[in-house]
Amino acid sequence: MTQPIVVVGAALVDGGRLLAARRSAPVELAGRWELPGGKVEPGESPEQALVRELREELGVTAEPVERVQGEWPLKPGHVLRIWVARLLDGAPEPLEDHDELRWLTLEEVWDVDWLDQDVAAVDAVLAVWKRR
Ligand SMILES: Nc1nc2c([nH]c(=O)n2[C@H]2C[C@H](O)[C@@H](COP(=O)(O)OP(=O)(O)OP(=O)(O)O)O2)c(=O)[nH]1
Repeated sequence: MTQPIVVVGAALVDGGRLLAARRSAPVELAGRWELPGGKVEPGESPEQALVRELREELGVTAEPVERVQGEWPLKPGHVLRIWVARLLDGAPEPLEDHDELRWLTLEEVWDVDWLDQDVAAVDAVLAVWKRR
């Protein structure tokens, strides 16, 4: 069986808030919210992919802190893995793939329309976030 393509997502937490990003494309995902990130490229570790994606998509320097245990199915052949990440430098801007960003407090986490496949993943992020 072929290995699934791993998509890494960042639970970027800063000042007690979690960053959510609204997708601008493709059309079937546009307008829905996700954790910023993207596909791991050949020869890259998931952590390296996460750092690269956050630089490309948001223009920030960040570091992975802790993996959120679990793996969530996306479209066929793709799975989502998540790391809690910490902002080291810069202020996130929606440079690529997104048209809006929101920093959500714990109470606000469900105020945005997460992608269906992200709901269980965000639940797992919340469990880690509350414990940290
Ligand atoms: N980054 C990210 N992608 C997600 C999430 N949930 C979800 O279904 N996806 C999907 C959307 C895309 O089909 C795929 C990730 O691809 P992408 O387009 O963000 O990644 P990429 O920048 O590496 O892609 P590419 O344009 O280079 O092909 O996973 C999520 O929480 N974060």
